[in-house]
Amino acid sequence: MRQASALSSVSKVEEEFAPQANSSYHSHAHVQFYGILGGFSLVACAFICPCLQPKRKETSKEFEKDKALPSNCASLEGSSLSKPLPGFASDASISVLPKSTGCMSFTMADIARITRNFSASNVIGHGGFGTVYKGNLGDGNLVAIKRGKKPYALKVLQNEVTMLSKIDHLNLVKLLGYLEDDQEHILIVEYVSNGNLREHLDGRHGVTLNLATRLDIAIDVAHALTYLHLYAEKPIIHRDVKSSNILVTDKFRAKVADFGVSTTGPTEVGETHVSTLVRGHADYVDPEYLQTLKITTKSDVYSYGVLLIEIFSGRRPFELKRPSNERVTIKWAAHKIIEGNATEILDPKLELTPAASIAIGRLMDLAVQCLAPTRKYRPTMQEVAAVLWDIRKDYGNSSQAPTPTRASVDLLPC
Ligand SMILES: Nc1ncnc2c1ncn2[C@@H]1O[C@H](COP(=O)(O)OP(=O)(O)OP(=O)(O)O)[C@@H](O)[C@H]1O
Repeated sequence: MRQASALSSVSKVEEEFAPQANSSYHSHAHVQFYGILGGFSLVACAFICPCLQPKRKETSKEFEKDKALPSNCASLEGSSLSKPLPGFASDASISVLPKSTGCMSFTMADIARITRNFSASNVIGHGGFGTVYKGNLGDGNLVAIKRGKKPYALKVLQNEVTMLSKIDHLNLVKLLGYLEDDQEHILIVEYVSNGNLREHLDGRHGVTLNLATRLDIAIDVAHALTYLHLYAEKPIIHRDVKSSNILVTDKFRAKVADFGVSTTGPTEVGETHVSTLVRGHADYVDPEYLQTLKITTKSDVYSYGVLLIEIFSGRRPFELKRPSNERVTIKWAAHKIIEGNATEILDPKLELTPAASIAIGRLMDLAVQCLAPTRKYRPTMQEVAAVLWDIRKDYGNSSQAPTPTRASVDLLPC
């Protein structure tokens, strides 16, 4: 029963995304499923380097007014703001960050003060770039300070500055400033107050995200990526879409962060960006990129497919402690869909109501499309967002999904 639904929805999605190809969808759908399994083997074997709308449409929920600083703000004393960034490839070059009114100016002494001398109690996270601190400007405004490790940090900082300075979207973390000299590589970005998505899926903030909220978050991320792919000055490929890079606001909406490995590039095969180093997280990486070292915006779509399954199953893309046939979450989910048991993918923390059952079937069909091993069969992020809106609308109309209330603002111990 569920299989029929999953497959027929796959067909519907295919018709929407590729109107010419419809008659052979059954075999095509299976090719896609098996492709996911095959594609994953490639991912698993590969060596991985560690590492919208034009404007957001009105949504049913209002975004919070974060205690954020003015946007597009970037000016730091002692930095090379007005000079071209050193060591930059021409396709990623900018010479000056936008000069907008209300820009903040910081010195290293300011940064030390607002982070209480990089105090351990101000640490909010660690990543490939370095350590992230909460900074209190003293007037009630908070910022996130990303202090880079050397020597990796310089290139990442320059890339993140270049990318973030080009963009302005509600669902993307804003750059407020940076500092780069011989000693320090520091980014000052909008502070997003409610942890990252992975922490929420793990229940580390004391609340379970309900299905409606997960849908809203999925839509926010789809809008952010659509904006990057279609509406930024030049198409931007994020290249590191993963749950720890999705930050959650107090109103449980999402902002995509971390542009350290992003690149400007083409949207479609035929005008691809060639990268000699594989970037991004192994669990989310596009198998076609691994094979060809060429990326397009469809590489983000693949990562988004992995993320979609993660959001609604609650499982990490790879879970070592599971039985061997369940360790690779997209593979486990693909089997469930083929067997007609897509509803079993739903996070057990969520109630399987009739509305949830329909929604999860449609969501998994969409994920399968995003995970097509061949790029041309993947939808664009704009198409993904449109399908998600439909699912959200139908689910919203048929359920009385409560909004999560935060039991605690502090992280529970891991
Ligand atoms: N602007 C921000 N506001 C609030 N918290 C943030 C912000 N940026 C990052 N964090 C927190 O710090 C953590 C580390 O962030 P960072 O971007 O350095 O690394 P990452 O994305 O987790 O890993 P990697 O850099 O290896 O991809 C994030 O997962 C998040 O919890």
